[in-house]
Amino acid sequence: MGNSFSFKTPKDKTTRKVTVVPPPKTDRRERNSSGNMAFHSHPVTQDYRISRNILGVGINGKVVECEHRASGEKYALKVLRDVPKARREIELHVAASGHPHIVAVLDVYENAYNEVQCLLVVMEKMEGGELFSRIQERGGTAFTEREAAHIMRDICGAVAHLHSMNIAHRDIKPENLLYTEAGTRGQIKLTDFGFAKRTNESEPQGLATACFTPYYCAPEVLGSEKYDKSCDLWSIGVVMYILLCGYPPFFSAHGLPMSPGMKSRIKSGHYTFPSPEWDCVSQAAKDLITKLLKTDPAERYTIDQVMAHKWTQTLTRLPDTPLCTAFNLEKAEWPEMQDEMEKTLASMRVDKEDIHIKSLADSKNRLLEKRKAAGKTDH
Ligand SMILES: Nc1ncnc2c1ncn2[C@@H]1O[C@H](COP(=O)(O)OP(=O)(O)OP(=O)(O)O)[C@@H](O)[C@H]1O
Repeated sequence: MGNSFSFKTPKDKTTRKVTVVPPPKTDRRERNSSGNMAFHSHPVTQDYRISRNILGVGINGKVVECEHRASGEKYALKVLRDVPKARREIELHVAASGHPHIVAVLDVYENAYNEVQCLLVVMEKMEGGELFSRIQERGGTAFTEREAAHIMRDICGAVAHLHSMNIAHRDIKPENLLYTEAGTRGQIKLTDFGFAKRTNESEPQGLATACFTPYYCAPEVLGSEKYDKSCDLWSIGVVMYILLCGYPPFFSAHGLPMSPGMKSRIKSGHYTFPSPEWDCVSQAAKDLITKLLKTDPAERYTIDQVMAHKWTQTLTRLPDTPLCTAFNLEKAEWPEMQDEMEKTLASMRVDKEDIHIKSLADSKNRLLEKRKAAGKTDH
């Protein structure tokens, strides 16, 4: 069973036909009888030489370079504390791994360091950096709408794969879109399943999980209403918007991320296609963005509708007139914005396991205080 598609191994440029389940050929892990991942319990250092080269640092830990002892090939190693959230991240990343536009997981180890139980995830090493840094680094070479459409088709391909497996990523943002190779070659791939969630698992009734990154979150999340896959479609709309002009749709005029005004603009879905940067962009692109940035998730396009949309379908016929993206990205204070976004993210993130229901005795709610004082309790 499972979908068949072509993929390239990180180092091997030959395209092979593989099946999602059982796992792709890049995957060195063994599977147990039920097809689930089997983690190695022997030390990771037995198979990999760990380098001091830090590839990136995220809120959940660092990602370092490592070298496979047997083949000499370089990989990325993500170290996570062994907690249920990390297990969920790895389980969903492994399930999605094998798609050509999702960073491949090759091995998972459960090792203890200084008596702290850790999970170590060996992934293909993405050498080409983040999506927008790459566009920024192009120098004088023009970035065109046709190129933007190719990038979006790849990102949407990854999301279509996830959604077909009933997995919502919930953290699609430029920092999680990495290129395999530096320079102009290489493939874009989606990574970081830290907030991914199975959409077909039931949650306690009425519990909306607020878990998002500002700028890329759906308005209903800000209103802490329930959300699912449509959250990823909203993110896709924002990434597409930035790709075509070089700044986010709900841009704070003062460069301050998540100002109160911006929050309300996100909630009300208020954005425009300002002149001059949008003048040369096709009507089809604007139409698709409009369908993706709908405030009501019920009205928002699904990933299948995106794949069938005229803009996604007519890649080669789209205008190759230069866009203002690279120029505007140059001006944007990305590191500062990302930094601010991370802080906001940490303060706003609420997940199922973070919600603790207080007992009446511990409650500081004024209405309940009054009831307690009056000696009233509900039984
Ligand atoms: N496979 C990889 N190859 C190269 N670099 C990587 C790879 N995976 C992650 N990185 C780098 O490490 C950084 C952190 O990784 P990741 O986003 O997975 O961690 P996180 O703790 O979940 O982060 P976040 O704070 O974005 O939620 C990334 O932004 C990227 O720069």
